[in-house]
Amino acid sequence: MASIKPCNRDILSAIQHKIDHKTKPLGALGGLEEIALQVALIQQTDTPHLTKPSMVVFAADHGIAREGVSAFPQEVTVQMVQNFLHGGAAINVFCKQHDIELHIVDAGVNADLPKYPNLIQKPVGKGTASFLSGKAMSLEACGQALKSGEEVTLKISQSGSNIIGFGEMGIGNTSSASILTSMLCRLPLRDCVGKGTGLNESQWQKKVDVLQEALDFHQLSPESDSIDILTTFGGFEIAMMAGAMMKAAELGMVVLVDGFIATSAFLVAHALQPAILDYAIFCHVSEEPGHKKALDFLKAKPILHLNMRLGEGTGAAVAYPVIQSAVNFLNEMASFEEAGVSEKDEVKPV
Ligand SMILES: Cc1cc2ncn([C@H]3O[C@H](COP(=O)(O)O)[C@@H](O)[C@H]3O)c2cc1C
Ligand SMILES: O=C(O)c1cccnc1
Repeated sequence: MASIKPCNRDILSAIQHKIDHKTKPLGALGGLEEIALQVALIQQTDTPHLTKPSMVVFAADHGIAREGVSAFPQEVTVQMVQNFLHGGAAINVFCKQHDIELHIVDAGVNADLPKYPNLIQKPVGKGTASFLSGKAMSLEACGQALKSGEEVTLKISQSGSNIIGFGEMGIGNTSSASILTSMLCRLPLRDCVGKGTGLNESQWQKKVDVLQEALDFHQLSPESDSIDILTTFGGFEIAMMAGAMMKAAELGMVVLVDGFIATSAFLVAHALQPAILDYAIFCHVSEEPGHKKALDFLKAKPILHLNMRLGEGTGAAVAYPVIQSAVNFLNEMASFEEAGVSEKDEVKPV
């Protein structure tokens, strides 16, 4: 498994000095300053650059989808994968807009997909088992998913990308994310269950009941091994995303975390390798109530608050230009010295 080192902070004060001496009042670029500092620390330079931004959407099916926990049937997963491959989904639009290279990974959808140029085929199975009455996947399948995720990231990194976003598609996967969030953040289940693709109140209550039944059946606790929690309640795309995220951090890439489901994969990665936090930028806060709680647990400050609840990596793609702006001001904005004004004499507050 990947081994992630915390970012070396020896150059932190030099980067902070560079940020503080730009031609602006101290701290006036707010969150952009924090992002610039973080990217500079990840790349260990005061002139960071973003190269070949990439997005990986991991898709897989979920046995739990057959228990009435989603507003949509399982078949929508493969239909959306085809939509991604034909360029018609929201994530296609935003990646195209920002020149982000989009890769789709079959992590285990319930169909045989033909070859496509941007389809990476790494299926672990034809969907997980329902975790209502058994584990979602075997330990071997989980290991295979984690390893495949690492391979996907390694290949993308070798193509010259140093910033990578993670998204997903899998009908029923907010159910996995809810339980993972509840367990890994030690929160009551109800607080982590949302309406997913659009359940009404009674359907939401049924989702809570099904997930509680699964929790009661398995009798795991937050102290349980995180791999055990992942194999029991996870999905192939969630496990693969966790492996891919860990590898990205190990390689010193900037990791863009999308919404509720991507964050649940991040929680698994974080439980295994806490230093991954140094490499992660949390791109938005989803409407799913468990997402805000997971971000609070991680003490993460998301960039965007747009009430989105789609997944696919859309929040990460939409946030990308903000990160680019952070890097650009650090590289291109003049300092007081360069602008020929003395900070002390002329631009001090009166
Ligand atoms: C057309 C369509 C496109 C999507 N794109 C992402 N999701 C999102 O919704 C699903 C999770 O919600 P739940 O747990 O309620 O099934 C995931 O596939 C997620 O990526 C979609 C869902 C639908 C229906
Ligand atoms: O935030 C997400 O990732 C999300 C929310 C609802 C449905 N699908 C994904």
